[in-house]
Amino acid sequence: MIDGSFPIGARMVSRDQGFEAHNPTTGETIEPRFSVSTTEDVAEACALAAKAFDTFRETSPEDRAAFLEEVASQIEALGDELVERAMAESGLPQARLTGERGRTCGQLRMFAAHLRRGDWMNVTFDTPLPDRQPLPRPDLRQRRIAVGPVAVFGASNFPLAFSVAGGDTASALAAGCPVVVKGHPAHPGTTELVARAIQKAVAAKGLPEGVFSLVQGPANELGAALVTDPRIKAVGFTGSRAGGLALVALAQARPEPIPVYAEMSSINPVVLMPAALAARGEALAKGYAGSMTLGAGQFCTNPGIVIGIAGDDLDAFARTAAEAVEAAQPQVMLTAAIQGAYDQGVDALEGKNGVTLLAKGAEGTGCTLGRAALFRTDAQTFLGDPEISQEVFGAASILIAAKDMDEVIALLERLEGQLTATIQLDDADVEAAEPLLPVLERKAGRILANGWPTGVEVSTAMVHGGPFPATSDPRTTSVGTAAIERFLRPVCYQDLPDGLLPKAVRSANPFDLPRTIDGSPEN
Ligand SMILES: NC(=O)C1=CN([C@@H]2O[C@H](COP(=O)(O)OP(=O)(O)OC[C@H]3O[C@@H](n4cnc5c(N)ncnc54)[C@H](OP(=O)(O)O)[C@@H]3O)[C@@H](O)[C@H]2O)C=CC1
Ligand SMILES: O=C(O)CCC(=O)C(=O)O
Repeated sequence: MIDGSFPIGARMVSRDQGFEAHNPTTGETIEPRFSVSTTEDVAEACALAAKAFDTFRETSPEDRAAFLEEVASQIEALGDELVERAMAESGLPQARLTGERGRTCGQLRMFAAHLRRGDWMNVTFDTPLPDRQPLPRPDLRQRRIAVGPVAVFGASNFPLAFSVAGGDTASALAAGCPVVVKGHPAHPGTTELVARAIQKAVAAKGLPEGVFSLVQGPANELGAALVTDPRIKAVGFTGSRAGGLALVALAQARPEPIPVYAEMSSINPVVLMPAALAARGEALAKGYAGSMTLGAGQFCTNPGIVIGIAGDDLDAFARTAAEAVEAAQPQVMLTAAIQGAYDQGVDALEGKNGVTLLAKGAEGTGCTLGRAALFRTDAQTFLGDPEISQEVFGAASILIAAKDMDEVIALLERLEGQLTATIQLDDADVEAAEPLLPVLERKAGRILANGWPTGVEVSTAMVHGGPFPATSDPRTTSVGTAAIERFLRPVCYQDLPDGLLPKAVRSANPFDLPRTIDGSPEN
């Protein structure tokens, strides 16, 4: 049941001031009105999180794994109501949201399995050498502990997998960090349902109430209060470049600066190598149109630019892609503001000298509809106008004609940091593609061959990150098991008596963790 309240620890809190959810498909408001959390609510959530921290971080890996599994089960127990509410609030279709729920629960269970494996704790012993000359070596034991309470900002474009119980929350809880979520105001009912599920899981597992709280509201002050609360020690965010940078600035200006892991902006270049373009240009063009229009283009992995060598093959590719884009039906976008920003971005590209509109998707008569748009330009125009390379969030993309591979490399060199970079190539292209690799490695977190960047695998080897502005910290990922590392820090224990040591680094190894002893794996 959704009643517009929000959980602060074990309580559901209601406030007089309210805001509404809107159905982007119909433009109507959706019941009920939602309470706007106050800055006092933020402070209480953070105080409870700080109080819970020492107990929660010292739970065994097994207990935290069971808790994450309980969260997944509680989300599944919400049944159809969750998917129906998310559809109404986001305009995303049922199949997408059912899949996203599966991805969310699968992600929680993946972290449970990761916790049980134990290597994430990096337990490392340097055994004492009392007789070493000229100085003895002490007994040194390292493990990684949780950094502290974490603030998570739900994303508009993934109401489940990058929101209340998404990757940031799952990885922070796995690390042993209590979490305070700021829900995205575009889907407050979905947010409340998932928050209630986590609150239930906390109670079912007998954990301290401050392990999870949620604040809701449409105003920047709430997020600012959360990021600047001294009890918060790290931040996870997916959203706009302006929003992410605002949070980074707030976090850096604190008396105690903290890390912000913001995933922000990416145009995901795709390079069409000559042999692949000649051999299968039509299939590539159709794949490209499918990837750029998927989910109204509302993916940070959306292919925003495609680069090929000018000539007949690229012209044929452009014609097929344009036909596919023209046939694309308009799709409901997440919010009127996001659609407005998209239309503005498309208008700006249409007004650029040297940029040609190749195709627009079909027109529609509904609310909040986004029409796909495909543009073409040449390398010199692109290189001369940095504005053309700004992300237009939605189903817009630019085909760039380069005169040769040197110009392709010049284009790639000019790009900002990216989440992904893709090469479409056949065997005959491998040698010519070799010089691209070092450039792409410097630019992107994930390099793909013969695929499309939308749709991120949630796994151990995944990197969903990259140099600025793709993220605010290129050293890590927000998807996959490595995401836990954002919320851990190493501690070394020197000569502590066994009885005083935390269980994880006691000699008897009560959690049965994998350990490195004097530089070698124990078993
Ligand atoms: N690259 C990507 O992955 C994505 C990019 N976008 C881009 O972002 C645009 C807006 O979409 P949206 O998803 O709402 O992203 P925003 O970055 O605007 O908002 C995301 C969250 O951050 C909060 N926030 C934003 N700015 C601040 C601030 N200065 N201080 C404190 N909190 C802040 C918002 O709170 P509140 O709204 O309550 O103020 C919201 O909860 C889109 O049009 C698109 O261009 C969106 C989604 C994903
Ligand atoms: O493509 C995906 O699966 C993830 C995309 C993403 O992280 C985003 O759009 O914010």
